[in-house]
Amino acid sequence: MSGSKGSARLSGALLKPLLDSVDCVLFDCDGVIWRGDQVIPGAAEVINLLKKNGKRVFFLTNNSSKTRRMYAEKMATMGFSVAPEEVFGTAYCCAAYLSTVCQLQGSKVYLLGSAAMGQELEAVGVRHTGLGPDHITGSQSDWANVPLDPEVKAVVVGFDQHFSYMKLNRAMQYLTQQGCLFVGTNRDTRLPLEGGKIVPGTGCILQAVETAAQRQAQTVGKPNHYMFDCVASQYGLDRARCLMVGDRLDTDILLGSNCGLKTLLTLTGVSTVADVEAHEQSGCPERRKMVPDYYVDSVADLLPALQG
Ligand SMILES: C[C@H](OP(=O)(O)O)C(=O)O
Ligand SMILES: [Mg+2]
Repeated sequence: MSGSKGSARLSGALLKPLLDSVDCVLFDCDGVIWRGDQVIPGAAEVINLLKKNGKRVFFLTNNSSKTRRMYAEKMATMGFSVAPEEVFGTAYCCAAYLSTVCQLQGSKVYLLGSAAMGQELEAVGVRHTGLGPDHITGSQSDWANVPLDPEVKAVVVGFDQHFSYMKLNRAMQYLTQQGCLFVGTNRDTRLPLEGGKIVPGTGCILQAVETAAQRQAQTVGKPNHYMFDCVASQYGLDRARCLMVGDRLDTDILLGSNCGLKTLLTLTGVSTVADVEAHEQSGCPERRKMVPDYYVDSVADLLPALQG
């Protein structure tokens, strides 16, 4: 798999030149530094040593279930201290996008998502409705005539553990309203958990709403460059000296390609070496953008290059 156009498997000392060539490392979370609540062995040591070696470290997760502060608290329990401002999750980035790009400060949105998304929206002055369980009631004609809040200017879709037919229906009814915006956090179809387990990801919920509404959402998460732009604009990063470390080719590695970053795939999450080879041999320019510069079995493979 090596070669000028191919992805190279790196290990041990070979990773040192790569790390020496960057000032900043951007880590994906699910499938790279943890799976669910189980930290990937070596992840905390790698992150602490990178910082000790003067590298800037940020976290870019498509997961919308936690606020920046909640993520910083989770990371502290795993042995690495991170400031909330170093974490860019889609709950925070989606709120930033709605308030600045969509200019919805003071406005209200219909939120299919988590309490964390609600907190990040409130933090930037965007009001919301729809959080929590929403069980079916009435008949089909009642569903088609659900009362809609006239103040709602957008439908926002993230991971919602209370997703239901009634929520799908309400979102659809709002999205048939003239001028109603449609924003999603991310399109990840699977969430990697402990012990190699997986559960349906936000992408499944978003695709259901898009199918019902017959509209495409604007997504904020990776591979959309908006998340990187959030970090770069706040910290003045040189994209040529940034390394994106991720487990998904169609989100993390594609974000890196889209933004001109160096890319490193870890094989502890969703994508596999076979996936890389398929894209590499596809001859399709779009698929080739999902071929990482390098790959390792796990983030722990970076340790020897940092302990020198
Ligand atoms: C899997 C993804 O999280 P990430 O891998 O971007 O941390 C998500 O939660 O949809
Ligand atoms: Mg991931």
